[in-house]
Amino acid sequence: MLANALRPASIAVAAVRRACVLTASVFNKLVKQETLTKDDKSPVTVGDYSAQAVINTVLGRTFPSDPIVGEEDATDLRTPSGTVLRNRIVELANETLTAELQPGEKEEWGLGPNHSRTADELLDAIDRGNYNGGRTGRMWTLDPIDGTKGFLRGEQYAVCLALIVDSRVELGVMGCPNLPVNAADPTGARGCIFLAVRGQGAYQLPLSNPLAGPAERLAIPAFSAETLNLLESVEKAHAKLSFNERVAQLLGITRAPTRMDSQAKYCSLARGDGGVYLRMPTGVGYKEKIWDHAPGAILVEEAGGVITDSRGEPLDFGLGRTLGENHGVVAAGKEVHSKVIKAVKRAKEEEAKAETAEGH
Ligand SMILES: Nc1ncnc2c1ncn2[C@@H]1O[C@H](COP(=O)(O)O)[C@@H](OP(=O)(O)O)[C@H]1O
Ligand SMILES: [Mg+2]
Ligand SMILES: [Mg+2]
Ligand SMILES: [Mg+2]
Repeated sequence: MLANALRPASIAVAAVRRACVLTASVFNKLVKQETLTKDDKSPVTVGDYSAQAVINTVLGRTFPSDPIVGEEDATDLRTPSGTVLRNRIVELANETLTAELQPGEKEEWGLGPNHSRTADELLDAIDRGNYNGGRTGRMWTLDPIDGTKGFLRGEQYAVCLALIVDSRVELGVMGCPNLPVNAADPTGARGCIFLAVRGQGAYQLPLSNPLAGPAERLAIPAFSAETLNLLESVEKAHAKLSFNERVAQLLGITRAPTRMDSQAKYCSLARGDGGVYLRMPTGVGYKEKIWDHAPGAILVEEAGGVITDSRGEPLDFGLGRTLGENHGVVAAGKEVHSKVIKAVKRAKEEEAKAETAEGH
């Protein structure tokens, strides 16, 4: 199996799998005091913090000189009011790190019954994610729970990790505990890991046993106007869904969009559950974060697709923690992608015309 052959891939898959076990178990026990509201008003839970602690601990052990651009930081956990949350995170992270080794995992990765950490070590691990990113060098980017709102609703979320070298994503791993293994059987088994390695393909692995189980290679299938549909955010504040509706009309799409939280949308695109990922800025000045797109971007590319901003320009992962000025994101199979870019251009022109007519 590919993940086994490549050390960074196998370590990333193992770390993401453990974090998925943690978040899935937290969901069932989550109480109200275990969620904080960040300065930007978005939620963060014990799940987000402990998943970041687990993955950064593994990366710190296996790649000690690699910096990490992680979504969360431990500032709030170091204050007296953070004590209850902190203790819970330490307990959860240690439970996860010290669980028995699975086939393919190695003790030298800092996993297994002998590898309990102190509270300080775990808070420091969370803060290893404070790197600012940039144009050159090797770095990881981590979103310990992408789609925290979906996670809190019991819907889709993803544990997302990518390795970036000189601004290019080289490896992406996404764990989706609530995603059906087969979209055609939505009430069937759930839980998948997606892996993409630059030049080596995109794969779906079983969440229960990703390093030793079967790997299914993914390729975006061809779509017609009748079979095409959009994959879009659930949260209206994250993307301009009215714009999507017009683009769908221009493309002659008749199927309803699939709304789903998190980068599970990129996973769904890579295996052909939906044909277009479309995310347009809402106009509030929000900048997209690299951890929200890096793993998804390489998965789409390795499944044969194209990902750009809404003008058709490549996404730039070398600007720091964000993708810079927000021109949205468009991802799809090659042929569909160029059609979507044209439709987006036309919808933008219509919008500009309507605004001029309104005297804006
Ligand atoms: N105004 C905004 N525009 C675009 N994305 C936003 C946003 N506010 C928050 N987000 C991001 O949207 C992500 C979820 O994506 P989606 O809408 O595809 O489910 C969030 O990830 P987290 O849940 O990790 O914070 C958050 O980073
Ligand atoms: Mg968040
Ligand atoms: Mg996110
Ligand atoms: Mg997140």
